Amino acid sequence: MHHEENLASAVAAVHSGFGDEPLDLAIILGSGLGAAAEHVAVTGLWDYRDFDCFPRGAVAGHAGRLVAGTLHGRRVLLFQGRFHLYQGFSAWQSAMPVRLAHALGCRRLLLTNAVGGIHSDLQPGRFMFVQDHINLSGDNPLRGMPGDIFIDLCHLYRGDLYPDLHQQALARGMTLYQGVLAAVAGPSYETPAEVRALGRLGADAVSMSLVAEAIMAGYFGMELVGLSFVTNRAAGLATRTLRHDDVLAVGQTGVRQLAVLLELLCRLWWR
Ligand SMILES: O=P(O)(O)O[C@H]1O[C@H](CO)[C@@H](O)[C@H]1O
Ligand SMILES: Nc1nc2[nH]cnc2c(=O)[nH]1
Repeated sequence: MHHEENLASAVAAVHSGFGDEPLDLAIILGSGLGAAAEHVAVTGLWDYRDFDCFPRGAVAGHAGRLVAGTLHGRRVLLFQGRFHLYQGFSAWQSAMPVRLAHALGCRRLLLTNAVGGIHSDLQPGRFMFVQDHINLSGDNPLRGMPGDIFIDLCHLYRGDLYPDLHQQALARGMTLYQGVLAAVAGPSYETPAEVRALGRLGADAVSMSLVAEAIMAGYFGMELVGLSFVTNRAAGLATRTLRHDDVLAVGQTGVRQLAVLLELLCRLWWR
């Protein structure tokens, strides 16, 4: 059904602005984290509306732009903004940026997002390296895809990069936690009872994104790292009312740490 999309014109647009040598890394930037693109020596810039194959619609805090350039010697694509199920999109639609990155020959993907912390170590302002996920979104991006869709997800994330990344981040004054990310469809935040239940299921943090893109990356055999930035304690764990504006404001405070993690990751991944 929906696999008849036309990626060709988006691929041609990126090739004409950025050249057609293979890409090293694609990065999807979560809520409030878009400014991490400022660390890139920019060669090309496109509005998502320039790509016919992209879903239409934006969320506050997501610029809806694709930035191409070099970062620590690597050819990178940065997606400033993603597509969420709560915007009315399917998981397959929300994984569009991953299909474009793959069509451009990119073999490595870094996914970032804003999350609510459930584990007591995951206080606002901290990053979690995604070890594994629990997909409670009710959808899977491979529904209706061609080819081998019965993929094994046991080694979806490059967990082997964690020990060194953690050590090197510590040396730069940053503690990087490792944990399990749960994803729900949203857009309402959780109830306190849901957060208690998620904690018992083994979730350390909760989000409304990332897992569809991760599964699509697994389908293509791409190497994947997930970094979740804790913008708030999950519902019922703090007295503050949850607001997207606060998620964005706290998210922006993660940009500096993300820039450090990006630098370390670029070195570790290609050593
Ligand atoms: O996943 P990102 O886009 O980083 O943002 C997270 O923050 C928003 C809720 O405030 C939701 O979109 C949730 O998924
Ligand atoms: N589901 C969910 N997503 C978030 N994104 C940022 N904070 C949260 C949260 O508390 N819950």
